[in-house]
Amino acid sequence: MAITIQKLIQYKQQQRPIVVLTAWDYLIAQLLDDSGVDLILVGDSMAAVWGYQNTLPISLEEMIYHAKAVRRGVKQALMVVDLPFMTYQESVTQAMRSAGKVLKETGATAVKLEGGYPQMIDTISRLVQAGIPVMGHVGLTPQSVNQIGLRQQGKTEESRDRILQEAIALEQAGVFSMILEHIPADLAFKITQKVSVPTIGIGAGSHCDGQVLVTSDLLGLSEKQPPFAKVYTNLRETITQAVGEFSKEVREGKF
Ligand SMILES: Nc1nc2c(c(=O)[nH]1)N[C@@H](CNc1ccc(C(=O)N[C@@H](CCC(=O)O)C(=O)O)cc1)CN2
Ligand SMILES: CC(C)(CO)C(=O)C(=O)O
Ligand SMILES: [Mg+2]
Repeated sequence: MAITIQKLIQYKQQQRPIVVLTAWDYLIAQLLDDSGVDLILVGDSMAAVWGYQNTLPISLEEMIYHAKAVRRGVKQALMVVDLPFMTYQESVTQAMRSAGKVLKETGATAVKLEGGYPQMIDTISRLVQAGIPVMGHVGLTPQSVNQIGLRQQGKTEESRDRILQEAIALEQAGVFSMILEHIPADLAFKITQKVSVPTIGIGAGSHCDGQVLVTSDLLGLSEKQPPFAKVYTNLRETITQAVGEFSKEVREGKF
């Protein structure tokens, strides 16, 4: 049975950890789905496969293009798509148009938006009222890289309190789940206890309701990855070796 938002919330109640990974194409999506991953995120971290240095340049059209390929590989998991930078921050109307376009054109179940400041809370609340499931994202929000860099957030008492309040506001706005990125483990734990919707951590300790990694990091395919990413295998090495062997055989006339 395919995973629903209701089921995901039940997982939190049952304290069953939620497995989340990113996918950017059909091949990976289908492998992740077959492996029983609960939620597949078409993240704007896909910027890396376009050779962009951060997530800011990715467009809504590029996200949709990849999300359509991912959709064909997803049969069981819940599929969520990141709204890219400047396709939802301007106004409720802009967010509504972008989210609507993503859901209509890709068949994804939900969208993810970064930020928990008052205007974003209002936007998310309006999307939810319109029937669009929203995943929140607080702590380190990579689309604000030019303002806050990529450092851990929630280091000062003031910042800790702000992130906690944002998480509570997100729950009240109606998100079905939220990402907690690059914050201290004890803060992530506090938020996880406080909100009734599942928290999915990345660089936020092991006490969240679920964990997410960028799949190319886990596979050792990324050019570079954040310090909190665990690399489970080294695909860069495997690929380089395989390509080297093929090249050698071709050049020696053995292939
Ligand atoms: N592939 C990959 N791309 C990503 C993410 C990921 O998960 N993996 N996640 C998002 C970016 N998040 C981060 C978070 C932290 C860092 C990082 O490297 N932080 C250093 C500081 C770096 C700095 O200050 O310049 C630290 O020590 O905290 C990089 C990307 C989007 N893109
Ligand atoms: C996985 C996560 C949360 C990392 O920022 C994400 O949003 C992405 O991959 O784009
Ligand atoms: Mg993202």
